[in-house]
Amino acid sequence: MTPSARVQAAIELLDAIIASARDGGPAADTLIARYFKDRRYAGSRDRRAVRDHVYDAVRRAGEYPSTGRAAMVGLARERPEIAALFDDSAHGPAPIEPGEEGAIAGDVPDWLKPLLAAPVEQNALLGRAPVDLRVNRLKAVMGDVAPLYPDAVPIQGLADALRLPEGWPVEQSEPWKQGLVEVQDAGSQMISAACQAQPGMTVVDMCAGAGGKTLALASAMAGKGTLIAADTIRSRLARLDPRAVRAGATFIETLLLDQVHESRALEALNGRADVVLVDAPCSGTGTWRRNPEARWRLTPARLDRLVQEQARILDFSAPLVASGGVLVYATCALTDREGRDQARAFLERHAGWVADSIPCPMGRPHGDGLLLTPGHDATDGFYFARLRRMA
Ligand SMILES: C[S@@+](CC[C@H](N)C(=O)[O-])C[C@H]1O[C@@H](n2cnc3c(N)ncnc32)[C@H](O)[C@@H]1O
Repeated sequence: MTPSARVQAAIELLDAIIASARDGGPAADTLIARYFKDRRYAGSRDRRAVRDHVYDAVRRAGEYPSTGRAAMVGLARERPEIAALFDDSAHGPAPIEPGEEGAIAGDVPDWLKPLLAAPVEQNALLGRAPVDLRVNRLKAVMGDVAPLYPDAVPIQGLADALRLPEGWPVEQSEPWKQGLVEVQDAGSQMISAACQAQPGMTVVDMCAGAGGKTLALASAMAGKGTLIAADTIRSRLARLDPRAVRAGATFIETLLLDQVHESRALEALNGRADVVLVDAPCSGTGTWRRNPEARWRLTPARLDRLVQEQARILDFSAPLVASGGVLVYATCALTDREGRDQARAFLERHAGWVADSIPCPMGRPHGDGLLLTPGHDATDGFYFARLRRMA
């Protein structure tokens, strides 16, 4: 592909990403993978260049751009070498017209800025994320694994964590294939650690998805006890199965919940769980380093729906917690409505519950819990609180 054709390909992909953000379709990464599957003529350098153009344009555009071309024109206004490729050559884009619309630059959409927790460094939400590893204690210890990744550095405060540079291809490495390590952001690892799951406990991961945190809980439990991974989406839970096999965590039980009627399937667990983790569906404002187009997906109406759903999930999860047990509420969101205010509202709705202290070497106290941010902690952004049912 010529350099101009790569810019045109980026424009086409951006159009698809913009439409997908509007319609709730697949993520940018999936769309890029599909695009190149149908275009075998594109070599690895073409793919890398197109992908870089796409992500540079997405990262730059805080507000939802009108078209893929507007997103690229906005980028080209700051990058003369890209502007020069709008040259009308075969397969290249038409020249930029004087006064042509270019997407507005910014990190955070204007409507969302005042809703982010005050300590959040908004200019650090779109940085590049490193690759964090978690040693799977079911199969290895740090002393075995660290020498296998000489490029990795430890992460302070997390005994099982290692950090590799952005883009390091862990999934091609033997230790990953053998299940000795998992890829997991340090913030996620911190939340799993804050659950303080121990061997022999009964632990429910209520919004388990594909089981990122479930596997960390399994490692902390040394494979002993009861660990239930629940979710309402079958395909997400199905992705946990092969991961659990690779990690040697086959004691995990999965539980598919019926949305709206979740309590029916959970009745037998009432009052039995030492720990319930609610890693709730959220705006994902803490994960823009990985999914920068997620900020185009969020609307005020969607945020309202998420806040309501988080409260509902907390309310049907609370009865599962045994007397003296804890409910850990977590979101990878940085709005106060989803974090600080949600935890406070739970404590106000539920008599007999208190906020527990969180033994965490990272983050900053915020309301009844802790805030982790890319700018302060070099992790994805999270809010989490430990809520204890008094004995
Ligand atoms: C933030 S993701 C969880 C990520 C996962 N815990 C991890 O560490 O990889 C939120 C999950 O909540 C699930 N979910 C949404 N509504 C739910 C409900 N009512 N009950 C249980 N899970 C729900 C979603 O399907 C999604 O997988």
